[in-house]
Amino acid sequence: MNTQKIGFIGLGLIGGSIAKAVRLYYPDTEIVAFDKNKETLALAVQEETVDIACGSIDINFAACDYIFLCAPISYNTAYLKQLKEYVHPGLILTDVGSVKTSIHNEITRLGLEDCFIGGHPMAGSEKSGFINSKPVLIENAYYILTPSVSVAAEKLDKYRTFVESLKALPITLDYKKHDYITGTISHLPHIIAACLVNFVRDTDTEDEMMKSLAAGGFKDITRIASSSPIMWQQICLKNKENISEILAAYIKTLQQAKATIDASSEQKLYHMFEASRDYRDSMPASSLGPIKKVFAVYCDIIDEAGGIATIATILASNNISIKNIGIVHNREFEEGVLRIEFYNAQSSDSAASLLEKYHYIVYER
Ligand SMILES: NC(=O)c1ccc[n+]([C@@H]2O[C@H](COP(=O)([O-])OP(=O)(O)OC[C@H]3O[C@@H](n4cnc5c(N)ncnc54)[C@H](O)[C@@H]3O)[C@@H](O)[C@H]2O)c1
Ligand SMILES: O=C(O)C(=O)C[C@]1(C(=O)O)C=C[C@@H](O)C=C1
Repeated sequence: MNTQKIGFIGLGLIGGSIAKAVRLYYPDTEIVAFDKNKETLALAVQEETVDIACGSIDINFAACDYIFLCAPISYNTAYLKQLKEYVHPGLILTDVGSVKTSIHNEITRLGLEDCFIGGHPMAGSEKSGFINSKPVLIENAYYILTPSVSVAAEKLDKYRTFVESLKALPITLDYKKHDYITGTISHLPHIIAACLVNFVRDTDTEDEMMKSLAAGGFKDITRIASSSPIMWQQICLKNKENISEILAAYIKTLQQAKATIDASSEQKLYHMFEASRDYRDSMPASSLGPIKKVFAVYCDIIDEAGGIATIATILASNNISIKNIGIVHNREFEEGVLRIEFYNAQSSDSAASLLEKYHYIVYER
């Protein structure tokens, strides 16, 4: 593809990851970026992800092939007016916001439908900022596209092809349907996680035993409670109607669960957990689906200084990138093992063979 120039407004976790993927797959692309954080821009230029760092939305955004709005949702919408003067017939204007109706409404108000295709990579992290961005973040993740009604079919095809070339999986949805679906599978879980963590904080014993003893189950379901407060504040404000309805229906489900427990209804209790297990297990296990597979190996490590560094060096010198590394203790590995997480199955398999070659005991899970 002959992409010449791409603009980014907001260069955090998502903007930074897309910019890095563009740099990886299209090294000659001219990348222009504006972020309110000057240190972010300086780092992005220093790392050669960005060619031109802008102090505002200025003339550097003229003649872009794509402009990606990647700031918190309400800023993306607010910047559209300023961007209008840099719109030209060939431009694909897009965003990465987690809610789509508000930006589509503003696009219609400003008469920008011909160039706007909303975007939303279904990938992310509880960590934010350019510092945590990586080109592989969107790899194998669904990338939802919500085209405006009057956008040309060729533009949508071009954008789909571009998303595919960045190794993500484009899928087209109506923007209202998008907000209803993400309200349930993304926004509701974040609200539940935040409320659950706050509930533990508020009801903990004086000696904070809940905080100390919280184990795998609690940590699995609350990882996302560490996400960016500004991002989630804005999502709740912008998808208010859907979230409110979904929460009301979910509260009913919780009340039913309470009634089943209060009634000591053995059969209903069994069915509740059986049904959830069966449905959860039927969800795609590979990363080609809404739930990303974790690629990890577990390895016995000699209890001596430098043990982890030795393993990290073996992997790095064989070009295997580590996503996460740490000692875990659980019922299966009471003594503790080193858990190493990778970005994909290939790295995980290569690492397992390599470590075995170096006589480490490796467990694949
Ligand atoms: N984090 C996720 O999991 C995730 C996933 C998909 C989509 N999104 C969407 O992506 C967007 C960005 O989220 P993120 O996770 O990258 O957040 P982030 O906090 O990592 O990055 C946001 C960036 O925008 C910059 N910024 C903030 N206000 C600005 C302003 N007024 N003008 C210019 N720059 C500004 C910040 O300095 C930061 O670099 C949001 O709209 C969010 O809904 C997030
Ligand atoms: O993996 C995570 O940490 C995320 O929360 C990612 C996640 C989600 O799945 O809810 C968060 C918000 C987005 O708009 C898209 C993806």
